[in-house]
Amino acid sequence: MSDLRDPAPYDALLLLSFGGPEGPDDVVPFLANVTRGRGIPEERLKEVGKHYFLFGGVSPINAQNRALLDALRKDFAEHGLDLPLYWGNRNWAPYLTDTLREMTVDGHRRIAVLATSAYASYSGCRQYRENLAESLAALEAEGLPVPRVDKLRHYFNHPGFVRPMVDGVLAALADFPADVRAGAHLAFTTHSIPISAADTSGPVEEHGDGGAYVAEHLDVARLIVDAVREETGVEYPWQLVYQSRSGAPHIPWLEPDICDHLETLHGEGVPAVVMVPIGFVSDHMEVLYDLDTEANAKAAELGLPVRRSATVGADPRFAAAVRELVLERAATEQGRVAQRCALGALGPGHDLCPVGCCPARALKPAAAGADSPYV
Ligand SMILES: CC1=C(CCC(=O)O)c2cc3nc(cc4[nH]c(cc5[nH]c(cc1n2)c(C)c5CCC(=O)O)c(CCC(=O)O)c4C)C(CCC(=O)O)=C3C
Ligand SMILES: [Fe+2]
Repeated sequence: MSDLRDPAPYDALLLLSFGGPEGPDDVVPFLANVTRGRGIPEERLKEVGKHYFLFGGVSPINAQNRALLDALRKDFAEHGLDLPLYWGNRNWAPYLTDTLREMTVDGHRRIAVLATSAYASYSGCRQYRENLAESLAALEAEGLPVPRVDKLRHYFNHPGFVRPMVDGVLAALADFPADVRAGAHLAFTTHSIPISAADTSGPVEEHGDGGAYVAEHLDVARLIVDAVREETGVEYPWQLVYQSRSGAPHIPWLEPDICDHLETLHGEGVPAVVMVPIGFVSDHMEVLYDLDTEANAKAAELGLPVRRSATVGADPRFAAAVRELVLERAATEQGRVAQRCALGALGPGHDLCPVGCCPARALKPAAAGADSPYV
């Protein structure tokens, strides 16, 4: 009988993130890495570069990941979970391939992977799996042993992800004067993606228009609205809206945009809005620029009071959720029945992405799924 804190078969945990620039000289090479072969218009890149330069060329994402690593180390130590932690990024140093090489050289062969993306979709899931496969292929080409990597399931509906956001919304609401607060709306925001990518982000028969991507965000929004009602006795009106659109204008992406939504609400006489960035695990540049800078300026122009609620970041409840996800998956791999914690209507998601899940335009090998070339 194995210990409930036994992470076997896993011998390490990899925090896999997007990566971001750490200074002005990093910005253009970072954007070149992100957009390699992705057909993002030149004007959009110049525009996005400006967002980074406004903050000294520093993305907030790396500091957020360092803080999360600290929170994870603390939580694991407190709970007697002995599992080495590593960090690698898809688009900036520390690069995923370098980290996986280091892990392999350190003797790790069975690696659990936590991606800093909570929802389904090509951009939020398969693209991470493709990058894992690319890095494993690089190790193989170097003659190194190829470790097995298992991506932990999506955690958008895990209480350790949802509850910190509920507290954030309560704090943002409390920041309005009572008379203004009474009529406030909640605007849940996430990254816009092409509608075609949303529709194929999970089995369409299961989720309808917008696919798993939209269904999962709606589930989280409802959970937060319900929890806020339980706490305050008020059911605040709400809507799921989008931000950070890129790509060619003739290709349809998910709408409405947060700024257009603020204008609509203002036109309807809504006195205040809390922007709730449920699509982002921590304070990414999309949160600092697209919400705190751009949407705030829009609201100021309209004379509409707005607040932005906190992202989950390094909240200790999220760190605990990560521990639970590792131990849950370890138990499953050990052949035991695992408790798979999830709130809302959708329930816990799959451990292994099914064949053809959240497809890319061009077929590339992707690790950690039923169609992985590496087992
Ligand atoms: C769903 C989603 C997430 C959430 C899930 C997750 O977190 O993974 C996310 C996260 C992020 N996206 C980020 C940055 C960028 N994303 C871009 C482009 C794109 N993102 C897309 C989607 C997503 N993106 C899509 C459909 C595109 C267009 C084409 C493509 O490439 O598929 C571009 C190119 C320029 C532009 O178009 O804006 C940049 C610079 C950063 C780092 C921010 C920082 O520095 O803090 C983070 C965390
Ligand atoms: Fe993105």
